[in-house]
Amino acid sequence: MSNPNLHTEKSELTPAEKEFENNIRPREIDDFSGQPQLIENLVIFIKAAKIRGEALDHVLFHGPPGLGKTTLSRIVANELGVNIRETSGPVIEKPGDLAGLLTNLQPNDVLFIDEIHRLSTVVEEYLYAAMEDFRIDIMIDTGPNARSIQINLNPFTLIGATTRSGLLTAPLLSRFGIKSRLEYYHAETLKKIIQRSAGILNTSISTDASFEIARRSRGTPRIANGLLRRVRDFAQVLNDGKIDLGITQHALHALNVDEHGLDEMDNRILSTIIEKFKGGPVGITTIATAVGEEAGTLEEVYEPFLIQEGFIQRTPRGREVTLKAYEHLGKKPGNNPGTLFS
Ligand SMILES: Nc1ncnc2c1ncn2[C@@H]1O[C@H](COP(=O)(O)OP(=O)(O)OP(=O)(O)O)[C@@H](O)[C@H]1O
Ligand SMILES: [Mg+2]
Repeated sequence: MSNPNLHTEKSELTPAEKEFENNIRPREIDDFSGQPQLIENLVIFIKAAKIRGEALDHVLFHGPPGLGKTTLSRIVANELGVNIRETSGPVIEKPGDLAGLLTNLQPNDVLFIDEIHRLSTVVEEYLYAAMEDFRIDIMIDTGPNARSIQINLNPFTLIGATTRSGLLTAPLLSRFGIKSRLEYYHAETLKKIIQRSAGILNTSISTDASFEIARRSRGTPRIANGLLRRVRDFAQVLNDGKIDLGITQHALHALNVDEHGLDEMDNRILSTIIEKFKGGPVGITTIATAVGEEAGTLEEVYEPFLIQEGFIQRTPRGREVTLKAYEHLGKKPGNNPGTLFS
């Protein structure tokens, strides 16, 4: 039903996939497709900061994996014309690690903290003063001579990225002047992204083929680019390198890519609600336990797409699958499990 080899999460990417991802990553704002509202606002904020010669306000990008948070963070630094230092929540173990990063920033530079929901509490609290007043306290010496001194930092922009904004504390959230949520992409936009990537890969792809990949990519550029790469392999071996609709359909079928672009977990969630809970309504924590995933991850990473595509609906008593979900899994609504088409 779904292809276990197609990775949604960046932590599961192979080194070759990471390199590919970096190669086709847009570096200029004009090459970044979609998210029009977000981009329109960002452009204004960036211009204003540049006119004033100040650091851009701290920015939080949140939303499901593979939608462009890291890409956008680099674009923002690029547009501001400043350096970007990249790190991630779990890597900053102690306040000292953070102090090292902060004291090395040039005026108005960007510090990018990926997976910012995974910062430890002490580091997070240490970050507050840095974000608010551009200063930090550093402990020097140990034992009886230990004392803390205050250091002024250059003004900087913190860009935080997270798939789990629900895990951020209120004090941290309140220190971001700009909070932007990335949304799933429309197939038309993904089509453009695929065509741009194909251009970089020097591969010819027909319009209908790029749309076919786009509509089966779970609204996610990372998945779209990953599928393009695999389809290109089929085209190379079986079709002189040309990606047309025929070879695309053949490849997507061979790769076991779901007709609606749902991944393995999406399908597990739907079949669990149908088979174990008679189609719902059932509470999110109950579903989470049944599929072996955290409730928060279901809510922030999986469910939004299933709701947007009309496979699940939220009711006051919990989540319910729709007729579309039954049809998708070839099952019949009602108490007796069976197939629709038998
Ligand atoms: N709007 C876009 N236009 C073109 N390509 C995009 C866009 N958004 C993302 N991509 C491509 O998708 C890939 C994944 O994007 P990115 O790494 O920025 O996602 P992310 O939101 O940071 O994911 P994660 O939550 O896993 O860190 C990149 O290789 C990038 O090229
Ligand atoms: Mg990222």
